[in-house]
Amino acid sequence: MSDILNKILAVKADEVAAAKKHRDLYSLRREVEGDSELRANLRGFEANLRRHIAAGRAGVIAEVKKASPSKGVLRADFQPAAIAESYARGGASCLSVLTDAQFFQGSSEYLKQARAACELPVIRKDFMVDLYQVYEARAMGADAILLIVAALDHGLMAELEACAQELGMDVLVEVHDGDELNAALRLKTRLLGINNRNLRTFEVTLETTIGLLPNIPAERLVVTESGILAPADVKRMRDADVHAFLVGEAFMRAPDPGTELRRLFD
Ligand SMILES: O=C(O)c1ccccc1NCC(=O)[C@H](O)[C@H](O)COP(=O)(O)O
Repeated sequence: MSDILNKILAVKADEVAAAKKHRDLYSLRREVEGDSELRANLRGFEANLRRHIAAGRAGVIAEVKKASPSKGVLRADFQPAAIAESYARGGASCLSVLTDAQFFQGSSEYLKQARAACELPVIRKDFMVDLYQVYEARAMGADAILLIVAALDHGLMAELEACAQELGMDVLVEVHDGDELNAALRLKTRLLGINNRNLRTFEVTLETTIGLLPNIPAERLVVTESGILAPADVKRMRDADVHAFLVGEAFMRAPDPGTELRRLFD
């Protein structure tokens, strides 16, 4: 798809190859599958989103993101634990933590710190290209992973989904257009992210979500991603029957992210 996505995916392939030299898949897998406490600690990512929505609220996945390729550094004073506490106070349903270092200045340590600071379920936000990263996600405590249709062929995507679900994690599958939507609907997961950001041009338009809605079966839970900046954006989506949101920039630029969450969603 985009240049930036291809660049990111090439780096991911290198990172996974390097990680496997340090520790092989078999050893990582044994640790994850043998750790009964890890499994008992799963927090239910999709369940928490649905619980909030069933109560008439928006389901908000609040992102912990220091920087991005399109916007550069969003938050210079970046303290994942304090941000997570603020999001929990502000009424978030779940957290999304960027673990990619090179393009988003993220880290697996940030995920651990954010998750330890609150009781919210957490998605590992990264670019998954290998089974190894799914086990890594669980080992660092993630309750869910992201699969980007534009980054994966169907066979691999289904394999990563099955692995995540066997480990007890939820899967958010992300699409940008109708073809990707058709591919996503072949998966089992009911969590369907529509990214309003065009990864080729970085242009953001909420029309992307609105335009795909007529083709989505009712049992799928649509999460609108990117470009939610104001209460009017939230209203527009809720009027269109979209009640789950993934928001990063608007919160990361605010002095207190949880207060900004309340301002956008209350
Ligand atoms: O944000 C980017 O620049 C970006 C570039 C390439 C691939 C993915 C990218 N963003 C990931 C996201 O999906 C957003 O972090 C997420 O949807 C939140 O968006 P926003 O509220 O606009 O920060």
